[in-house]
Amino acid sequence: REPPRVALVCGSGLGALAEELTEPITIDYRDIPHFPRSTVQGHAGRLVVGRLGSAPCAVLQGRFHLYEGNAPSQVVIPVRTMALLGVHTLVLTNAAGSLRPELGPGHLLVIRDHIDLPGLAGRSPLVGPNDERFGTRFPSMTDAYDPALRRLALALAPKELRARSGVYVGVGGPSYETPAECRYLRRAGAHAVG
Ligand SMILES: O=P(O)(O)O[C@@H]1C[C@H](O)[C@@H](CO)O1
Ligand SMILES: Nc1nc2[nH]cnc2c(=O)[nH]1
Repeated sequence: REPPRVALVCGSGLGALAEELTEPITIDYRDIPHFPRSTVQGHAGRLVVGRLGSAPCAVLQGRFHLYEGNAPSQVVIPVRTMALLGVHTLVLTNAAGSLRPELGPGHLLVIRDHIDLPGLAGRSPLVGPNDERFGTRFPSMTDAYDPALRRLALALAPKELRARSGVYVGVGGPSYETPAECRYLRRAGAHAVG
């Protein structure tokens, strides 16, 4: 069987994307060495490998969050597992909070850049000895999100999603943001928070 070259990580409520795969093989996260447990509702905690159209593809039904008590190094285990399998294209999806009135519920934000607040405060998964298999010690974060893939996403998104490009700010959670925090994050240039 051809190994997947494309992987999709499904956020809250988006796990049904895995049903689009043909010839699916499903593996519970519990059966994958070193994977943490999924504890969030709407995150099934399964890896489904199959084909999306003709492309061999992996769909991760659920991600791990810092607020579940995972260390940053545990949160990235699925992404690093995909890289070791030979995946070169990763699509991340999640449910996020809008910081802009023009971005209502049901809109799609294609992330062009991010502000990683835990990372800026020293809670980056890259802290510690560098594993060269996953990149260099000081990775450039210019175009962290591939410009060609972003253009494709914006061009192909169904009209009703009113897709636009924007900046995502990552926070620790699990509390949602206070109004003052939302004002602060909006002024920092973010369009959505999660
Ligand atoms: O990564 P997901 O889509 O789960 O993102 C957010 C964070 C929480 O899990 C949840 C909070 O509403 O959605
Ligand atoms: N932090 C955060 N995460 C979310 N996930 C879905 N909505 C939100 C939100 O408003 N804030």
